[in-house]
Amino acid sequence: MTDLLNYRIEVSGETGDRYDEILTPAALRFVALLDNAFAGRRRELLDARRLRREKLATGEETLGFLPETARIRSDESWQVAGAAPGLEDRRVEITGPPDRKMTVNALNSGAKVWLADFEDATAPTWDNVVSGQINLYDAIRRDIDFSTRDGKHYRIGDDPATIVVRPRGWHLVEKHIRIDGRPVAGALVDFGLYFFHNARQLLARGSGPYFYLPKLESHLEARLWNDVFTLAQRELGIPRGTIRATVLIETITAAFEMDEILYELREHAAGLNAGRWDYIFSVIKNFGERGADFVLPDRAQVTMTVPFMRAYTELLVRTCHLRGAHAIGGMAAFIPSRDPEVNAAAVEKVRQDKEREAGDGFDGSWVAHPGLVPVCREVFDEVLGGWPNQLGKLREDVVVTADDLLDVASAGGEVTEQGVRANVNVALRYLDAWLRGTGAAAIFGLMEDAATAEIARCQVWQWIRNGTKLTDGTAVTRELVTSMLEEELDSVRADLGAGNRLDDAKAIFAETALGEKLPNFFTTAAYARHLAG
Ligand SMILES: CC(=O)SCCNC(=O)CCNC(=O)[C@H](O)C(C)(C)COP(=O)(O)OP(=O)(O)OC[C@H]1O[C@@H](n2cnc3c(N)ncnc32)[C@H](O)[C@@H]1OP(=O)(O)O
Ligand SMILES: O=CC(=O)O
Ligand SMILES: [Mg+2]
Repeated sequence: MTDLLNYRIEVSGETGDRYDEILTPAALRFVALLDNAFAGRRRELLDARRLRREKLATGEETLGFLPETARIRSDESWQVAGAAPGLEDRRVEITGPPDRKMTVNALNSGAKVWLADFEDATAPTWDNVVSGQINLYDAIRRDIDFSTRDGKHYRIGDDPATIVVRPRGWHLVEKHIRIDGRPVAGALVDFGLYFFHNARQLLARGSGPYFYLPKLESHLEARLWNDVFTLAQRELGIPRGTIRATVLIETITAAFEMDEILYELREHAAGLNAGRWDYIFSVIKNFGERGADFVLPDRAQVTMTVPFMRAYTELLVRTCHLRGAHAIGGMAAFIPSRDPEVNAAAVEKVRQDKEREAGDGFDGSWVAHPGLVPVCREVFDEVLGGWPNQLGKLREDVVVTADDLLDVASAGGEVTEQGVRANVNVALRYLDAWLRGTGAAAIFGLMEDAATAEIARCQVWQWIRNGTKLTDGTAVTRELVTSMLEEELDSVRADLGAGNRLDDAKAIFAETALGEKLPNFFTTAAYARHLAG
């Protein structure tokens, strides 16, 4: 236990090689300072989330553009800080956890930006959290060369991607660091340690401290981040306005506050990203109890071209470009395969997704795998010509109403037995991987991560809740899904063999998909029980 100035800081996780280089007394004190300043507001905002969700669930409230911020939306004079060095051209961004090998591979992938992910793609084990920081520290200093046992050498090349770190969302805590007895916000651990150790080094190298902000639900949460940035910069003597943030618009509530989110962060904002998977999850979570009009079909049918998803992405481009912010596209989940035919189909699906985004005016987009960098780059090269972005494409033709954003029924489609089983099966496989410390996994040719797993379990819950009819007329009931769960478990168990965590995965699934109430996130309770025990 370290008693630093006024804070009682306890680090309880197991220690590992070089942890002491990251968890230095000064770095921990910096995290404590942030936590001390913002823990209360974080808790209030999480309470506000809960309250709003309850009101939306019962229909007591619905969503609309906020009357109290109308002036911010109609005032066309303000702009955000915009791109900083290394962020002018974001045509291809690769995402992935800051695992040591993937760090090097992502930086060398040819993508312009690497989103180093402590959120959807990382199971927040203590080791993943601290090792991720070590890997980033080394990568920034170009001190990360290593060889594997099979003789493969890893070394960062001459033109690495710009690093943009995605800290955990506000809902997660880090139980291995307690300040005055309280666990610290995971977001402040990931942000604070990275900023403390690397901000100056990044600036000296012509880059900067850049962040993706996940799972925001309102502009007040953006204000909180802005205040975190201001304090962090002041504390380390780094000029105000140095940080750049790209905010994920990945909740239905944030879609109604895009202008306001950019406004709150305008000194630090670089752009918005269309986080489609969490967005779908958020729609189900907030409107899952509101009857048939809000029931989504099989996950594979909720594509980006269904009207309510298209409305959200078009509004995002329009909002960004009016304010001088980059609009970054989302993740097509298809990943490369060793089977040439399957691979060609996957690449073609990704190409179509990126063509739609580029045509809509996005400035760049995400890929999940180095093998997909070329297709994304090709599509954006074609549209961008000699320009680094499409900020000049204002999309004034886009008119999106609240009804358009809420027209969930516009997805159409159907729910099939195969769709229910796929959700159960994929959720079990993903949860097993997550419990074993892997936050993103290739499952049946798709990238699965915390956001897609949330969709899988929430859809099942929503179909049970609504007694949704399958195509053969059978209603989805708890009993039906319980028997499917046993069958899918047997088949997954046969595939995974020994050492799996399927019993725990099954328990998490039952708790988060089959209960009366829909828990906000599977990650919160599962983290406390299994990763932080
Ligand atoms: C909803 C959202 O938030 S999307 C963003 C969050 N999700 C993600 O970031 C997912 C990122 N992608 C991944 O984690 C991985 O691509 C997976 C898990 C989907 C597939 O990984 P694998 O099964 O290892 O793929 P595969 O075997 O084809 O990998 C081939 C090589 O590419 C590397 N690679 C694969 N994906 C990535 C990546 N995203 N970043 C860096 N390197 C990668 C592998 O490390 C491997 O390297 P090697 O040849 O040196 O051994
Ligand atoms: O973070 C991205 C998403 O789609 O969720
Ligand atoms: Mg997400």
